[in-house]
Amino acid sequence: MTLKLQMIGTGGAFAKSFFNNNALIIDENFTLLLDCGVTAPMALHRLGRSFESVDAVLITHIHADHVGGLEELAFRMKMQYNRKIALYIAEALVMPLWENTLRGGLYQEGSITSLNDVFDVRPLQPGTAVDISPGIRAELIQTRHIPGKDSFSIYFNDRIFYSADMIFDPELLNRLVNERGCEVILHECQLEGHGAVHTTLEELLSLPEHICKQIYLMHYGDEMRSYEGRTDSMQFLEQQRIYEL
Ligand SMILES: O=c1ccn([C@@H]2O[C@@H]3COP(=O)(O)O[C@H]3[C@H]2O)c(=O)[nH]1
Ligand SMILES: [Zn+2]
Ligand SMILES: [Zn+2]
Repeated sequence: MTLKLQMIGTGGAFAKSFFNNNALIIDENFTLLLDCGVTAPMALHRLGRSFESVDAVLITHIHADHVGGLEELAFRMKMQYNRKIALYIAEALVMPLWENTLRGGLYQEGSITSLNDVFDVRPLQPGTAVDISPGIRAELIQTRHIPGKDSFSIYFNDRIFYSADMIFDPELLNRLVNERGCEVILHECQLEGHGAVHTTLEELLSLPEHICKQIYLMHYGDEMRSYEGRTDSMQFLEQQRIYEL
């Protein structure tokens, strides 16, 4: 099954030339929003879209560039569009997302007292794939990002790996490609500095050539243009462009 992907943004958390690294996965009659950061409402607007065209949202982890737009999404769905869309999220993140991120803004006595009042919450277990739509199947893979903060990458349709923010994990990438038939890797990438909580370009360049060929780079900083031509066979994902993967 091919996957139609449109990044609404490809920037790292503090990038100013690119929107937050959030994506649309577009099936025939279904649109999945993959992460919903602070810039997601504006990024969708730039595409001539709004949250009204979104049918479900999937969250990788709780950082503002991945969840900061959820309050607007929730309010618009409840107050403006009268819809409750599916929220796919690791079971371990359901409680923290409500208690630590959304409750402060969304809580309304009698009407919004839990995540279930604004979303159709679908808790996911890592390692168990679910069908989100006829053409979108997703399996969470827990990956390391920041100590004590759970974070989940996604394996789509048993062939496409979409990294959450993560530190370099060459064993996982080798295993996915060599044992699970992974054909495409969409990977976050820190171009400059040490990769304390992210994966550096240098680390990705150390992978075997047959794996590098599968990699598209995303979640990069404003310095991206000066790195064009310096990524060997890896390509930068471009925000707003539609990819058939
Ligand atoms: O130990 C830490 C924790 C955080 N940070 C920064 O905060 C950002 C949060 O969003 P992000 O995960 O996309 O990127 C992170 C980094 O830019 C960091 O550099 N070191
Ligand atoms: Zn991020
Ligand atoms: Zn993060």
